[in-house]
Amino acid sequence: MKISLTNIEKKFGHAQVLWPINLELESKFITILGQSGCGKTTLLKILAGLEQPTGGEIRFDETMIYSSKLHQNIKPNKRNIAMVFQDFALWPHMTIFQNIAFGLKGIVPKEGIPERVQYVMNLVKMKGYEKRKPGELSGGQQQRVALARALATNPKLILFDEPLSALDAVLREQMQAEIMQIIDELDCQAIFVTHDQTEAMTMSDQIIVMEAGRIAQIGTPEEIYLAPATPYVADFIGKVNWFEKGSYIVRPEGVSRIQRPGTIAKFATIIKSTFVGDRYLVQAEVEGKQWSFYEAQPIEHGIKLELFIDKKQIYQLEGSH
Ligand SMILES: Nc1ncnc2c1ncn2[C@@H]1O[C@H](COP(=O)(O)OP(=O)(O)OP(=O)(O)O)[C@@H](O)[C@H]1O
Repeated sequence: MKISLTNIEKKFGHAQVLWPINLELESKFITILGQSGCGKTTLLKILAGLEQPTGGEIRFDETMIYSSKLHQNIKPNKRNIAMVFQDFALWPHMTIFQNIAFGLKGIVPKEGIPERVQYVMNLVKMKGYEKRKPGELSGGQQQRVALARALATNPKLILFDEPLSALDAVLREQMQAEIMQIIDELDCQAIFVTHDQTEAMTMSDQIIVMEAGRIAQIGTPEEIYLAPATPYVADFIGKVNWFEKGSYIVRPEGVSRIQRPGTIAKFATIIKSTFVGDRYLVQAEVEGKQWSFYEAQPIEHGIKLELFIDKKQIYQLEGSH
């Protein structure tokens, strides 16, 4: 789906929180990155219809979702969007099943609800917990249920507002990988707000960097990293926790995604990496099938990795130490 924003702006009283924003978004996994208070949440809420812009237009493909001129404003529940927040609230007195089923009334025929709940509980690896109450689950498990609940309505777009910031580092990485997998599997798009640069670099197809209510840059992680548009972006991205040995994930289009060692990536899992002479030799499993080798070469600003399978170069990426 193409999400188009034309001159979307927002004032709270006299405070201009978003300056006219123009964006066309088509990528599957988009992150919005920026310092606290730069307007990330406000932009998400505007997309979801929970906050009304002061002016501008929003279209999803050719459908006008919001237009200040035409007085068009499609209601949140008709936008086919779901939101996952950090401080999601599950109903404490309802079972997990009821928590998810609740939002499906009127969307899924009654007899189809158990099957849908099963499907999403499977996706988030929470099968078997349907009869429990939220209080019986850990924070991470509750977060999975919140994700399942969002997925259950079969949205075209899922908006994540710092959903992982309350989790500890290990759980956070695990959830990052799982969310990426789930979004890859489902026919939907995601916009993910974070102020964690590494998280944005790791997860996104496209990154929007915001600064004080404006778009500072939009691009792939590689573009933003290699060619920051402004000193602010350079400084902000410079804080990324770049790579540890064996921490590369490679995608066919050459976009680098970086994860910590041991993390399972969709495209390549680093099994072992050793430094031999001036090169890293990296053994990797690619797309669950083949044993392969990387050769990594130090270059001016970092490392260049090339992955060969049967002597044919299939993936390449560059990155910093
Ligand atoms: N309902 C509101 N009324 C008045 N001001 C608001 C309101 N909501 C947000 N703001 C202000 O708008 C600005 C942007 O807030 P927003 O929550 O969108 O930022 P953010 O980038 O998501 O920040 P954080 O990373 O801290 O969540 C802030 O200065 C905030 O104080």
